[in-house]
Amino acid sequence: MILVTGGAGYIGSVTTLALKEEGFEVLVVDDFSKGHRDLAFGDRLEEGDLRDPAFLEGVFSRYPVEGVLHFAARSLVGESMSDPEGYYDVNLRGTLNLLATMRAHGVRRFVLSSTAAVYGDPTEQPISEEAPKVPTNTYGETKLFLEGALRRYRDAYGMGSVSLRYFNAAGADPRCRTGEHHVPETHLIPLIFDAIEGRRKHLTLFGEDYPTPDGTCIRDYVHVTDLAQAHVRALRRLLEAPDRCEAFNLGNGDGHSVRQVLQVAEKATGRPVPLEVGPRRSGDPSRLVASSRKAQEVLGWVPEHGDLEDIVSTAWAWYIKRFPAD
Ligand SMILES: NC(=O)c1ccc[n+]([C@@H]2O[C@H](COP(=O)([O-])OP(=O)(O)OC[C@H]3O[C@@H](n4cnc5c(N)ncnc54)[C@H](O)[C@@H]3O)[C@@H](O)[C@H]2O)c1
Ligand SMILES: O=c1ccn([C@@H]2O[C@H](COP(=O)(O)OP(=O)(O)O[C@H]3O[C@H](CO)[C@H](O)[C@H](O)[C@H]3O)[C@@H](O)[C@H]2O)c(=O)[nH]1
Repeated sequence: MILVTGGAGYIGSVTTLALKEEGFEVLVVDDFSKGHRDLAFGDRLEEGDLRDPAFLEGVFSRYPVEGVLHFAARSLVGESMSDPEGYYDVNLRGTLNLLATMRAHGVRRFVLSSTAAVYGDPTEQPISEEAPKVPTNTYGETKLFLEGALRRYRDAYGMGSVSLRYFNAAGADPRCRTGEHHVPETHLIPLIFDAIEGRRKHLTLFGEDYPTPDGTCIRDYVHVTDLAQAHVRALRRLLEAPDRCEAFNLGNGDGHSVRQVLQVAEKATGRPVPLEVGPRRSGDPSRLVASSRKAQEVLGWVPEHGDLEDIVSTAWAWYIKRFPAD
């Protein structure tokens, strides 16, 4: 049985479906602080908080867990600067509890949701795994700490792990069973849809004076279904050889500017996006594009939904299903 923490959230719910399609039995653990009950697709569900060691002990005593995919975290960059303690509490204390319970029960396979935020504002593009890691916010620092902790856990206790550094997760399950539903929403593509649907007055474009061809920030949008497939591959690799400790970037290797995303969204929806150009959002690097060569070579991972139109149109289909017009 595979334990998926945060399995009622965005990327965790898509990955749960992928694992089940591959024949794995899935146990979802979620405290529903951010997740949604109707998006928890595991064969079994345990509601609880990773910060509670007694809860975790009960879960690992009751289920034959072979490996853990760990999505549960707090992950809002701005909030991580105003409430660092909350981020240390969930991302560090919660994860260390989880690792301690795994150790106590001899579970030695762990996949961490890491992030491009571990690189901070990198000078090299596309970004390889070897690029300097200088996070510029508490959120990125917590994930970088956990990656380092996993190296120590491998050396000291034989815990095997894969850290997957996602760039901009986007899109939805092509069958529309799940997708992005963050509260509050801070990500570009669902915010564009909110503006199109009149749920907010306009989309604020955060700065058009960046050193990029059209002046807006460039990101590497990667389809959530492709991320889910990378998790299945990482898990299989650990099932074959549990003593590894590795990290992989996950992106398409293509950068798209905010203006380009807006254009694709207008085409996919057939609707104009009410827009206001605002100042830069503090802490936004001008360009984040992944080199995922290592994931391709080692995991055999090739994104199948890399096309931005595919990403945006699956996100739109999910959005209109999840949030029908009033
Ligand atoms: N969304 C992105 O673009 C992105 C990019 C890079 C990395 N990540 C990482 O991927 C992971 C998943 O992101 P997401 O966008 O699906 O987030 P999400 O908020 O949709 O899902 C997180 C889930 O974890 C649960 N959770 C949070 N704290 C918990 C706790 N203490 N105990 C039990 N459950 C708890 C929430 O209820 C939620 O269901 C996170 O670790 C995030 O840092 C996301
Ligand atoms: O209302 C908005 C929202 C976003 N943007 C722009 O759109 C781009 C994408 O922004 P997102 O907030 O969707 O994504 P980020 O690149 O800021 O964040 C991603 O990378 C972060 C780390 O760098 C975290 O991992 C986060 O979860 C992940 O989605 C950025 O250039 C941002 O400035 C706008 O112009 N207006």
